[in-house]
Amino acid sequence: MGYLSCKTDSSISTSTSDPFQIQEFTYKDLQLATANFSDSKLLGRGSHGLVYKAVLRSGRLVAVKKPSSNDLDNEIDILSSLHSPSLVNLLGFSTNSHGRRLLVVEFMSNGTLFDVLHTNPRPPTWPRRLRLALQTARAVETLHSSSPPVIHRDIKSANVLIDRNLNARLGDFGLALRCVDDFRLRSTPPAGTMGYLDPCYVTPENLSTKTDVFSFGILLLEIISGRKALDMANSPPSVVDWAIPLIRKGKFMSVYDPRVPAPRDARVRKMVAVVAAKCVRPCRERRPSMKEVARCLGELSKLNSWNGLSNPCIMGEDVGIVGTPLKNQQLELGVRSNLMELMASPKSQIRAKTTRLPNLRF
Ligand SMILES: Nc1ncnc2c1ncn2[C@@H]1O[C@H](COP(=O)(O)OP(=O)(O)OP(=O)(O)O)[C@@H](O)[C@H]1O
Repeated sequence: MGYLSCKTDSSISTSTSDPFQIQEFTYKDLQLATANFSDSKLLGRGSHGLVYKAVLRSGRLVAVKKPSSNDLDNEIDILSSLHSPSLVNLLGFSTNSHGRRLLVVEFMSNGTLFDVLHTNPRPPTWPRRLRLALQTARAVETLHSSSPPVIHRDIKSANVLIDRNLNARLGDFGLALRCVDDFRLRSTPPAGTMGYLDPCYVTPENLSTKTDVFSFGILLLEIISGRKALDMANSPPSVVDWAIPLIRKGKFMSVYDPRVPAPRDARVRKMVAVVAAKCVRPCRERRPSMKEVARCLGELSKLNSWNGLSNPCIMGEDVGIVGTPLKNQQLELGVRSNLMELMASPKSQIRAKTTRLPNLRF
């Protein structure tokens, strides 16, 4: 993994064993890159501080996170051990005169999944939603399958950013924790965002990868329905309280966003809703792992695209039936067998692992 030793004055780590490299910038570099943190370069503000668009001397566009009160050391520490095309990756850091770190991460040019779902005047089509859901599921799976596993703790549509190729990338690792049996894990109080928070997560010991699975389930319901996780204008305000009774009654069509055509294949409609419902199960041991969720969404995505050959909601026009029955049958069997596994999944391991990894060396 890419734990990096500190390099100074904009030099780049040259260790050949590192699959990715993190750069240390001078504060002046970042002042220059952001026109002295000018308002015109402001991309947004989060609970930790401000995010600026910046152009490095190399001409590369990046985003710079400047903290207000919280420090970003945890985010740097976690991100320096991860690198994946499904994440908003860390490129470097800097330290200001007060000793506070600034973060330099990949620039995402197409906003957030929250914008795509809730503010875009043209709501995304169903195939696009399924693709974004699958990419996000794979991103969370990447965290959970890293060694030691990383728990994001703040999975939500505002933390899924859309890159220039319109792919979803998981960002904002400010609350993330590594699953190592250490003081930080045992003493960090529960945190997250209202509407996405796992009700089982009430003390530090209750944290598990299934905490993220719950939040992902909420996100999946948000993607399916186009409703916000929590919206006081709705009754009930919480997407889970509204959707789960409908799914339980088998009223799958009612949970799909009425602004766009739902998947025409009733099996896809049902299975995606069922996957979301399983993720938000009150009993966390009965929730699927992110690996199972990603595999199911991947197979549903294949099934959806096969059906898409004859599906006007995907092609935008009726092109007739093209897919061969055999291929559809095989895919359906694949999906069914995985869903059976999902339903019958044994009690998954939910306790934090005790493996230790070296800390980031500055
Ligand atoms: N890598 C990035 N590329 C482009 N824009 C970004 C990037 N990271 C963040 N932003 C923008 O900055 C805004 C603030 O991001 P940030 O991660 O600080 O907070 P948040 O996730 O919106 O809120 P909170 O920190 O409260 O969870 C985002 O909503 C997004 O518009």
